[in-house]
Amino acid sequence: MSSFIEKIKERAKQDKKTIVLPESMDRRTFEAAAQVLKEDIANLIIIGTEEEIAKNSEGLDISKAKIINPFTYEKTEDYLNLFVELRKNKGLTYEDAKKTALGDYMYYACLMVKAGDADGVVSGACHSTANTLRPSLQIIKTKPGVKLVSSFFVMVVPNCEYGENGVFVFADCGLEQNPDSEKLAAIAQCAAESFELLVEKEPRVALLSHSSMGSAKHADVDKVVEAVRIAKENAPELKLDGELQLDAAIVPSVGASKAPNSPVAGKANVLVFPDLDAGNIGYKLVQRLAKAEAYGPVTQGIAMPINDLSRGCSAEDIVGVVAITCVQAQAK
Ligand SMILES: CC(C)(COP(=O)(O)OP(=O)(O)OC[C@H]1O[C@@H](n2cnc3c(N)ncnc32)[C@H](O)[C@@H]1OP(=O)(O)O)[C@@H](O)C(=O)NCCC(=O)NCCS
Ligand SMILES: CC(=O)OP(=O)(O)O
Repeated sequence: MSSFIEKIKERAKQDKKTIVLPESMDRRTFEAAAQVLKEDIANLIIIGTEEEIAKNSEGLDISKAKIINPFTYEKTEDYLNLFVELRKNKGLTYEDAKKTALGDYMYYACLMVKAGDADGVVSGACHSTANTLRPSLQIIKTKPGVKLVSSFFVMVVPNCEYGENGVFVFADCGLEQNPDSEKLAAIAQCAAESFELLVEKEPRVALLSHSSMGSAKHADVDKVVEAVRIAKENAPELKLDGELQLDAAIVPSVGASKAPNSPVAGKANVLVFPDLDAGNIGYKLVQRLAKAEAYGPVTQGIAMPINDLSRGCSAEDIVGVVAITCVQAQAK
């Protein structure tokens, strides 16, 4: 376990938050829950029926978790009414709300957070990102002043001198499929804030491309160049630059040769990918080939922390994302 995640766990313990785990159909949820409770990182609510809980938690101590059966819980009616109220402009009926929230615990979990009964949600070990994040986009929405929810991974690369001693934020690797320049600029600014909150160091943001400072010509490059312009205009105080190839962004000698005047080249610790193909493939390459810890997709720009996981995650990854969710909730 890296010192990054140990520090995050310590921060989570200082002001304990309540996190909902809706995936009672997956054994890893309970393995993670037992660990979170043993280490006293967070208060946990697990959503599920008695059968689901019993089947998947056998042999694990989750006695300190609050178990909520949505079919019998006394507040379910309030949550359903809240759902109807929030989505009335979309024509959501009570019957549809009931079917949706009881048929998909992610909706139920988001409603609990929206109602103020929990501080965050972690899910996605056995649900796709689209199905995990759609309920949060519909119910929790963006935080004030932010137009876009996006996502990032905290990557902790072992034996790595690049980034912040091997710690990076990679964005967006989970949500926005083909961001235009304006969205890319927003992702970069949010990623810088996420880095500052979680890593507690100054972010140095590189907007990645297959080109460094004009070395290639293509509309895809132009998109990144324009994103850099917008981000610099919106946040002139940020250390942010591009367009940069990955080696120019993180390797000091290559940065000095390909982008000699850049304040970020060779030193970037926040990597912003031009689209979701690059971001998702990029994080999985680093996770699997460099054996990096990969925590996410963590959301940014959302009003309350509702975070996703890869279906390839381990129970330990879930524990890490729960701790990160607590630290985000402390900052709300
Ligand atoms: C997350 C995702 C499902 C949302 O798109 P969608 O299902 O088509 O959702 P919609 O466009 O119908 O939007 C649903 C709601 O979310 C909102 N929304 C969608 N994307 C948003 C964003 N990035 N930020 C803020 N709100 C957003 C919409 O405005 C809409 O709100 P409304 O229903 O209140 O009007 C989609 O972006 C997606 O599939 N992303 C890729 C996920 C993925 O497969 N990742 C790879 C593995 S990690
Ligand atoms: C983040 C991600 O790629 O999720 P999954 O592996 O579940 O598709």
